[in-house]
Amino acid sequence: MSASWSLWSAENLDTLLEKIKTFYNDIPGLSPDKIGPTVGQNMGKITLPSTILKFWDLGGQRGIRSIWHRYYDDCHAVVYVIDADDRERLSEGWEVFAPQILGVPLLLLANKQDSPQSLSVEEIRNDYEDWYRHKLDSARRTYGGENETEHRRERIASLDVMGISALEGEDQNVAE
Ligand SMILES: Nc1nc2c(ncn2[C@@H]2O[C@H](COP(=O)(O)OP(=O)(O)OP(=O)(O)O)[C@@H](O)[C@H]2O)c(=O)[nH]1
Ligand SMILES: [Mg+2]
Repeated sequence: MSASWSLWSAENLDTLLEKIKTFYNDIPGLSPDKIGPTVGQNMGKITLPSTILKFWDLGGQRGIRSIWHRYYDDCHAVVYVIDADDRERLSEGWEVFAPQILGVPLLLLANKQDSPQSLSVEEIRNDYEDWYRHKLDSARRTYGGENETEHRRERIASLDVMGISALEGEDQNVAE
């Protein structure tokens, strides 16, 4: 079986993907000092005993977000890497969660937990949930009546938030 995971990121994605390759593949991934900005997409393949995982790393810059929708239909899960050290850009990222991906599991990774001022798992979870509640409320006000259900699609798959450091490679602050 082969599962395709979309990895989307505003920041820090390649550092994480190369670290994952180092953990799981015979050939180690690139070290952080060899990683430059991604232009377009990057694919990482991890072979496990029972499955092959394909991670599609999609560039997070605004100008290239328009290609993301092409990946929605084929992905089995979304891992969204957040630069938890960048408070101002946090809610900018939530807009990417289009209705098409509400049916697949979502893992939010709060990266840069090695930095003392980084946002915690709780702060990130609350920000996402507040944003989502607000989005549902405003859809109810705008559409109401017959179209309401169409515009108020709720997440039906799991959501997890986890604190990590792609640089240091340790899992921290795992939350429900
Ligand atoms: N302190 C800290 N810095 C990190 C961590 N992960 C990534 N960085 C730094 O963040 C910067 C961006 O990391 P990348 O992995 O290239 O980010 P990206 O999402 O691939 O960026 P683009 O390819 O431009 O979209 C680099 O300078 C990394 O060293 C982390 O866990 N902690
Ligand atoms: Mg990159």
